[in-house]
Amino acid sequence: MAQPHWAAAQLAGVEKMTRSVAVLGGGVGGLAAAHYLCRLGQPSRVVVVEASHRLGGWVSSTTYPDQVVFEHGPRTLRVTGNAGMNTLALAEDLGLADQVRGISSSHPSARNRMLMTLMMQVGGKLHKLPNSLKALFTKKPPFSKPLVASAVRDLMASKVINEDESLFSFVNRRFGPEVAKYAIDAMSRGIFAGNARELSVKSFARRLHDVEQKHGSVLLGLLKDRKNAAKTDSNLETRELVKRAKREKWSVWSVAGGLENFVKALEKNILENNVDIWKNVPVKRIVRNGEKLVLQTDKKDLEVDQVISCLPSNIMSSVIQPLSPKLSTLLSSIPYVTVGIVNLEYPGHLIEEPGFGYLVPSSEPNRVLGVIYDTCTFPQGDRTILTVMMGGYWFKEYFGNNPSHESLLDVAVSEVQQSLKIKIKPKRHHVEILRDCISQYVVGHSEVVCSARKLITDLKLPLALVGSSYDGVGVNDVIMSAKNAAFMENIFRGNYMFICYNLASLNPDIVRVRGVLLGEEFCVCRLSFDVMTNRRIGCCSPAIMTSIGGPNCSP
Ligand SMILES: Cc1cc2nc3c(=O)[nH]c(=O)nc-3n(C[C@H](O)[C@H](O)[C@H](O)COP(=O)(O)OP(=O)(O)OC[C@H]3O[C@@H](n4cnc5c(N)ncnc54)[C@H](O)[C@@H]3O)c2cc1C
Ligand SMILES: C=CC1=C(C)c2cc3[nH]c(cc4nc(cc5[nH]c(cc1n2)c(C)c5CCC(=O)O)C(CCC(=O)O)=C4C)c(C)c3C=C
Repeated sequence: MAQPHWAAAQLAGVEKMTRSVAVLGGGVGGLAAAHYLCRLGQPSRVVVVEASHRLGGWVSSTTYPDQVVFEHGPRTLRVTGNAGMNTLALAEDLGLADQVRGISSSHPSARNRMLMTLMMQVGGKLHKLPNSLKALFTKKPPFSKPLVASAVRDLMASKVINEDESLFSFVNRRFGPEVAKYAIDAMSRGIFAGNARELSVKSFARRLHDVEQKHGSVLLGLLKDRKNAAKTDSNLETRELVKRAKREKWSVWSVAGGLENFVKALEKNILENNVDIWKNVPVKRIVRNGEKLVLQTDKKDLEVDQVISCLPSNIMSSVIQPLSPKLSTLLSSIPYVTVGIVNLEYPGHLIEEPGFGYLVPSSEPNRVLGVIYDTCTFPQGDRTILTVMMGGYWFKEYFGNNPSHESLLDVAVSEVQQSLKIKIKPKRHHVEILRDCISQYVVGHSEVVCSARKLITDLKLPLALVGSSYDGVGVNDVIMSAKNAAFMENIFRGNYMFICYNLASLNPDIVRVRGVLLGEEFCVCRLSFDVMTNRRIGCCSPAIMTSIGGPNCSP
């Protein structure tokens, strides 16, 4: 094997003593971190500390006595990519294979992701996003030209060298104003509930940014750079549920009875592995005691060797303040937005044009971000269930600080009256204001995250930052970041000598050999045996090191 260009070797003595790890936050990130800590090695003492009376964080479903389910947070998980396959493998490990419900790419929910535009010149009605090759060559409102014209524009547009820019400005430059105004603007609302003019292209679509910087054109760059696209992990591809998802061409999936059942299965699993779960215990502060960290709560203190924080960055910012005001300031710079959600139930099947739902571009005079047609994707008998989502980046501007639930319900009901012509009253509803529920990866986000992790390394804090504030807002990304942090904890436990290679100096094929760590798989990582030191050697790419806060932190 080629020599490492630089090496961060951590050769701790093989420690037999029980290490203690505190996982802060019992959202899906915290529960996944606890699961992988148990799964990837000899379990340390693991304590999950959760502020509220329940686990799951934003993953939250209500099941009524008649078995009707309302989802209040995430409802579907992506299948694609290593992170997507990893969550499917996790569901299988949790014994959920029979309860997983996949939606094939030919299902109307996967094909029809509509854009809502109320502009009179385009008819004030719902428009389907192009979902076939033919549609790309056809002029369809709200676009004034066939979308293929935007592809041609990308091939012609000159490259602009920059570190980062907004999603809107990137797409406007490369694909034209209509793709930015309708498609990208709406998509940003359907993932971040955010403003495409402020979100970072580098954090959201890093590969698109990178191929432009390298090749000048995005589409040409993607074509030329195919071999550098993230390789799928062949270990994950052999998992039964992943194979089923591929065979049946799933695009998204959920769990019977609601996504909260995924969280319940995780909770059961970690309890079986003797993880302590403290509920109703908000962590107030973290202080240092020698090499250890002490969590201070109103009830009791907890001294541990390692902390994996799965708290939202704005909360972690105040928890870490006494230990590092600088880290606290960095974390406080990541903004959050609030979303109002209203679940509505109607008798009968009322959706004329089935689909996943629709998104409203910010150029429309509408306080609603979009509407999800829940029962088109997962039917629940003879009823229609819709979720209307509103506010987000614009919450305060549209609703003030503290709108009443009745006012949000009124907005939701009149929205579906107008857009879907549903004139009857809902039979049942649920209104919630999800305060600061989604972090905004604004321009410069990756630098902030990198600086925060570099500071942790410089201060030699036994602390990892995990969760939706840092490396991706989707559930899959959160689970992957939890897995990476658990992997690192295993390394710190002294089981491995760890070497991080500079990708540039190695044949990528060597680096991309998948590794096996105690039967677990990591895509850009390998393990081998060092005969000199009689130890297993783990190595991984700087990308993994960056995502888990290693020393070679280059965004
Ligand atoms: C409306 C909405 C729709 C979404 N839709 C999708 C979707 O369709 N697909 C998808 O993949 N993702 C979706 N997401 C994103 C997904 O829900 C999140 O990425 C994920 O749930 C975040 O998990 P987490 O564990 O990082 O954070 P959280 O869920 O925020 O968990 C953090 C936990 O920390 C606890 N906590 C807070 N303060 C303290 C403290 N001081 N001490 C101890 N504990 C504390 C909280 O109570 C919480 O349980 C959606 C999000 C929202 C809001
Ligand atoms: C079509 C209507 C949609 C509305 C309204 C909507 C609201 C909404 N979504 C989030 C956060 C996320 N959504 C995610 C995935 C996702 N959302 C929609 C549609 C709507 N979302 C679709 C079709 C999908 C699946 C996309 C796919 O990959 O196939 C995700 C996960 C993204 C990921 O990386 O996997 C998040 C996060 C919020 C906060 C929100 C509120 C307005």
